[in-house]
Order: sequence, then C-alpha cells, then structure tokens
Amino acid sequence: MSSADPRPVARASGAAGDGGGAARASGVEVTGLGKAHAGVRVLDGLDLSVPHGELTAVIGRSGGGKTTLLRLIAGFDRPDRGTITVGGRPALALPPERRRVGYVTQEGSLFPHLTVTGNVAFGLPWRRRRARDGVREMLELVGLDVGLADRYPHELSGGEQQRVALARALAPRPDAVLLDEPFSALDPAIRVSTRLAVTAALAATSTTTILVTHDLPEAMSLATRVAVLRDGAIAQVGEPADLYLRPADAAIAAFTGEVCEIPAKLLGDHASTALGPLPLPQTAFGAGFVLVRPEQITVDEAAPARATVTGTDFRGHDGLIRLRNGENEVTARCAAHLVPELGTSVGLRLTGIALATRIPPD
Ligand SMILES: Nc1ncnc2c1ncn2[C@@H]1O[C@H](COP(=O)(O)OP(=O)(O)OP(=O)(O)O)[C@@H](O)[C@H]1O
Repeated sequence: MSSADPRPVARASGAAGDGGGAARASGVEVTGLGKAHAGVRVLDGLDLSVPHGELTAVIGRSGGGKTTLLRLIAGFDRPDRGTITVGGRPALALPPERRRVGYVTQEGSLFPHLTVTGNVAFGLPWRRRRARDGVREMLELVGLDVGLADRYPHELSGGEQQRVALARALAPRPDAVLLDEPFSALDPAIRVSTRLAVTAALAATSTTTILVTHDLPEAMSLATRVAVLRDGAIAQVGEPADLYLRPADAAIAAFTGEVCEIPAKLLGDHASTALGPLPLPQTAFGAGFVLVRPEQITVDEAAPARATVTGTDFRGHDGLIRLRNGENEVTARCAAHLVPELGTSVGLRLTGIALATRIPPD
C-alpha cells in the first residue's frame, strides 16, 4: 500500500462500534446460498466468508444477484437453501431487526420527516436515544459537522445524506454493515470525500462490511478483498491485486480491467510472441493467445519489436495507444505526456506475467 493509498491502515479496537465479546469474533459467513426469483435461479450455492473487521467488495454483472445476496444477509428475503452466520450467530432464524446488520442503500433512505438527530437516534438503543451525546459521537465518527444535527434530509447534500445514513446504520453497533452502491448517486467530487469518510468510520469501528459496487477502481481501492459474483456463485475472491494481476480465468481478467490478446506459441512455462517472450501463470502448450493488461506493453525504443501507432485514446493521467505489429493489433498504456504521435514507429516490450491464456477450439 502506498502512502497515497486512501485505505485506512489501522482498525482500532475499543472504538465506538466495538461491542467486544466472542459474538463479534467472526464476520459474515455464507455457505451454499441458493435463491430463485420468479422461478429463475439467481444465487446457486454461493459461499462467502468475510473476516471480522474487513471490507469485502462484491462485484459482478448487472442483474447477477448482488443486491439479492445483501437482502438475504439482512433478512429482508429468505434463501431457498444455505446458511448465513453474522458475528458468529446463525442469522436465518432471526428477523431483520435482531440480526445486528446495518444496511445503506444508494439513496440512503433517510426518514424525510426526521432531522439528522432523529434519523441517527432512530438506530440507537432506547436508553441512548435521549442522550444527544450518542448522536454527536456518531456524527463525528462519519466526519459530519454536528451543526447539521437539526437539519432535515432535504437540507443536506447527497454526500452528507450518505454519511447520516451510515451514522444511523452504525449507531446500534452492528456486527456487519451492508453497503449497496452507497456512492453511485454522488457526483465525482463529493464521491471521493464521502467514501473516505465512510471507510474511515468503518475502519475506526472495526465493522465487518460488504460493499456492492459497479465501480471497479472503487472496489479495488477500498476493499481488503474483492469477490466476483458470476452464475450465482463467487467465481473468485482475493486481494485487489490478486484479482487484477492473477485472475482465475480470461473472463475475470476482462471483467476486472482492460485486456489485450496477443497471438502466442504456448511453450509450457512461457510463451513466445511477436513482442518477445512472456512467463505464463499456468503451464500451457499449443498455438493460442496470451492475455495481458495494456500497461504490460511498454514503449521502449531499445526493444527489437516494432509497431506503428494507429490510434490514441487520451485519458488524462494516462493514455491508451493502439498499435499495429505486423498482422496484430495491440493496445498499450503509457503516461499522458509520453503518448506518441499517430503514425510513429515505436519499439514495444512485454513485461510481467501473462494474466491468462486462450487456445481457440479447432
Ligand atoms: N423480488 C423480485 N422478484 C422477481 N425478480 C427479482 C426480484 N428481485 C430481483 N429480481 C431479479 O433477480 C435478478 C438479480 O437481481 P439483483 O438486484 O440481485 O441483481 P444485482 O446484481 O444487484 O443487479 P444490479 O447490479 O443491476 O443492481 C435480476 O434479474 C432481477 O430482475
């Protein structure tokens, strides 16, 4: 993790949400979860283990069942089969209000007729409700100005509303918090500050969290681990770098970032390509392709392989360069100030290890 990495490093114990005790020793465990909607199987034998105090992001195609998974954990729907354990306690026998699970949606879903104080206090136990200290503590935790305590939701910005929603979810000191695309309705400037405040509050309280998001960079930068939901089950779970650099298959490689296919002779532990040799993640033989990220193709004037720039796609901090190398089209990524002119001939070199290989059927 670099010093610029916004992920909070320390997860303090004994902070606001740390209820302590053996019940909080585990996070969320889901095994063999199955659920059909209107006769269509959405989840099919899904296993997911989120360690206590960690943030796991769940990504997957739209309609793949991410919200369904969160709703089953929260207790808003019942699974057809499988088990769910939250904070070490079997959850299925418990109604939503006794599961000790907080839920924050895209819209925040604050009560419009209650002030910030009323919304946050709603999540507090009775004996703490009348004490404004409890509300103040929660607002400070999510980085909100306590001067906003008497405002109504419509008097707050979207980012402020989401912080209040998290404060309300954290107030009862839940064993887990489920975040269903909580930042997607926010504009980019507010989005960054809101997600920093939210993740800092979750870290300070060591709250086990499942984040559903469509935003891949967001998942990769905030989560300890990322899980890919595919065909009703978790196809791969791992640290962000694992998923990006060592995807389980070609489909996950394409889902987790841009990929480039390069024709190759697969020679066991490495491949031979027109851009030079490349180590393989698994032994493979035959004529096929290696998959690499665009940034693994580097422009290097000393490299023997040459290619002509046929297109550029400027992205601000970096740029994609489309290149023709003999019969092959490849895409490289380079720093914005190094993007070459159209039509230029450049040297190319492959770096790193192939993400995956593909051998076309005969
Ligand atoms: N109550 C319901 N009745 C019938 N079908 C439903 C119900 N809830 C969800 N579905 C269907 O189940 C599938 C999974 O939906 P879900 O909302 O869990 O997916 P998702 O991965 O969260 O999607 P998105 O990323 O678009 O939010 C979809 O095809 C959806 O239409």
